[in-house]
Parts: sequence; structure tokens; C-alpha cells
Amino acid sequence: MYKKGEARSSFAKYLLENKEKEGLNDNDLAYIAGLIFGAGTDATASAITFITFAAALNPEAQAKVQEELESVVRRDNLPTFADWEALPQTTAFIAEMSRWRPVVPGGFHHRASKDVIWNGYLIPAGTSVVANHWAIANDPDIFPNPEVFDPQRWIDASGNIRHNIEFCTFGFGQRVCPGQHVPNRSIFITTVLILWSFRILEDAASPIDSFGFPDTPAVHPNPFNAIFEPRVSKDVLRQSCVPDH
Ligand code: HEM
Repeated sequence: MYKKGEARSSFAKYLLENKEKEGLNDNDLAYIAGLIFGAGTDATASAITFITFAAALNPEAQAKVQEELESVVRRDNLPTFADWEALPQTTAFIAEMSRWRPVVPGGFHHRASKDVIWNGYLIPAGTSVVANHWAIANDPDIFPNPEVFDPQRWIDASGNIRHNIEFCTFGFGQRVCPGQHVPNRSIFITTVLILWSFRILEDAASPIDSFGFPDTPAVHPNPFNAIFEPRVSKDVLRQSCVPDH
């Protein structure tokens, strides 16, 4: 456990100090440290940008999250991780963003290292296999009216998060995203802090193209304008306690 103010451990420092023990050469070190940085920062930044994109384009869904924040967190407190369990609408908004505009729509390609028989199909060694996140996200049998941004599809009749559907935003199996707990937390806290503080509006003078993102395996939305209208006065903000994360 780290004490406040104490220097925290660093993954890159660990790699450098344990190079021999882990059997790594300098190239391995550079790639592993770089991959964590590249995979981590860009995908998370993209997801947070898609949160503002989804909020601006779906004012009613955004208002539902703000109603929930209003009753659970209230305006004189900043939201914290401790509120997570009590915020199903916010959790559903984030889940729906991940499905509606997946950060990795093309999935990452994998190559079969040996012949594989799957469901009666032979996948010969060397074949590239693509799990197409976009097709899964838009499967109408699982997600009716998939083109509609509808966080309520993640909510059950009692108002809780459904556990009988999921979307593969972090991939699958052995190569599933090992960092997923980090973005899950950063996306949650950033979303609640932004939507608690601001109403995000589409700028009528510069409409957002809801399909404005490139045709590549991992994406960011194309640059767009949105208006951030403060929901909380500066005085309330000054009085709010800053959470100790
Ligand atoms: C919203 C944020 C993120 C999304 C949507 C995401 C998504 C993914 C996906 C789809 C894969 C490929 C899984 C597969 O092959 O099926 C992956 C792999 C990976 N991710 Fe993430 N990721 C995110 C954030 C992060 C963060 C924060 C880290 C590190 C702290 C990270 C580290 C990695 C690494 C190292 C791999 C490669 C794993 C391997 O090939 O064994 N990712 N990620």
C-alpha cells in the first residue's frame, strides 16, 4: 500500500530491474513498455471521446444519466468510485457507447499457429482470423435495432444492469485485453465527472456526423464540435470536496 506523496511503482522500472529474471532483451523491453503505453492511452482516449460524441448526439440518454447523478450523487458532492454500484444508468450509457461505436470495430487480427478444427471448419495454420466487433455489435438477434443508441437495453425490469448480455469491447480468449480493468475505471470516473459537471450539446452550426469515424481496425471519431454547458455553478464546485482517489 502506498502512502500519499510516496513515489509509485513503475511498470517500465520493474522491467528494467527484472530484465534477466524475465528473460527479456532490450528490444523486448522497448516493445512491452511501448505497447502498454500505446494500447493504453489511445484506446482509452478514444472511448472517452466517444462518450462525449454519444452524449451530444443522444440528449435524452444523457439526461437520464444526469437525473441519476442528481438523485444519487447530488450537486454538492463530486461523484467518486464509491458511487459506481448505485449508478446503473451511467454504467448502461458506457456499455452502450462501447457497443454503438466500438473503439476496435475491426477487432485485432490473429493468425492460427497450427491447424484448428472449429465447429466442423478447418482453419489451416497461417490463416488470419478476424473477430469483427462491428458485426457482433450490430447483430439484431442480440441487440434489437442495433443502430439506435439505447442504454436501456442493458437495464433489466428492476432497473439493474443485465448480466445476460455483454459486448466484447476488450476482445476474447487468451489474448483478451489485459489492461481492461484500467480503462473500465478511467472511463467510468471521467464519464461521471464530465456528465455531472456539464450538459454536452451538439452545435447546431456544426452538426456531428454520427458515422464520422475512419474505416480502420481501431478508431477515434473524426474531429467534431460540441458545446459543454456547465451544470454546476463555480461556487458549488469550489465547495465540493475533491475525492481522494
Ligand atoms: C477503452 C480502452 C481499451 C480497449 C477498448 C481495448 C481493447 C483491446 C482489444 C480489443 C484487444 C485485442 C484483444 C483480442 O485480440 O481479441 C486489446 C489488446 C491489448 N490491450 Fe487493450 N484496450 C483498451 C485499453 C488498454 C489499456 C489501458 C491497456 C494497458 C494498460 C491495454 C493493453 C493491451 C495489451 C497489452 C493488449 C495485447 C494483448 C495480447 O495480445 O496478448 N489496453 N485491447
